[in-house]
Amino acid sequence: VVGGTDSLRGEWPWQVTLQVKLSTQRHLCGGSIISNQWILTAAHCIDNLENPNIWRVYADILKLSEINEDTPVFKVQEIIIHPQYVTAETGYDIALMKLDKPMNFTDLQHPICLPSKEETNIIYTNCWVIGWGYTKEQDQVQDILQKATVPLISNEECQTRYQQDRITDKMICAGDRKGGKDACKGDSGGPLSCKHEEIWYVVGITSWGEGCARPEQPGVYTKVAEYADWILEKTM
Ligand SMILES: COC(=O)c1cc(NC(=O)c2cccc(O)c2C)c2cc(C(=N)N)ccc2c1
Repeated sequence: VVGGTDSLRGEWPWQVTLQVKLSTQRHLCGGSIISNQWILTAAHCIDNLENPNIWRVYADILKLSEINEDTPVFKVQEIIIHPQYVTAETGYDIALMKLDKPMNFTDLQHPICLPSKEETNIIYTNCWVIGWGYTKEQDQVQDILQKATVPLISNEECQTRYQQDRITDKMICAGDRKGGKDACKGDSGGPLSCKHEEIWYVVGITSWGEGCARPEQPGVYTKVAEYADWILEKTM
């Protein structure tokens, strides 16, 4: 996250770190707890890493450095990538990970609500991008979970900022015109979390953007409400 600040422990109890264990283990992407056995993330996080056995999921983490061999970890039983996904920029950048065992919910690890597709006309005015990703374009994964508020912008305005790409109705954009606050590499798959009438919703999934936090180059997110049916079909 560019232009963010340190999160507090327990502030984002639905946020997970998705890590890959090959010769070493490292954070690759964020994700959101949406039920006791399912994590929502971005399909581009899984590019060339489709084997569920290499993935490790950690919840209730504030600092990545707190993870060690004794930290409770979930393995992944199944990965479902949207069948129409090709690249982040062309959309359908959404995937589901089924945990090997159901998670016990606590104050520090529990799900975020899915927006319903009927609610695509809600105006969200309190949205946050969260993650351990880069804080500038040439950077590295951060230790402490970062947070930043970002304003949602219209798809019409977003399309004017991205002449080379098609901003579809299944995408949602966020960022200040002057730049400065945005998601970045390593935040991918994490939630664009919006609080509406005292309830938090995963309105977007961090997907792509030209660089990070550049003026007039907003962040582009998968619009979760447009996939409510698909998510329910795959997870129920
Ligand atoms: C795997 O995820 C990404 O590659 C990747 C690359 C990006 N954009 C880049 O152009 C970029 C950023 C940092 C380093 C870098 O090499 C690039 C190409 C991303 C930009 C945003 C955003 N601005 N909301 C969010 C996620 C990104 C994930």
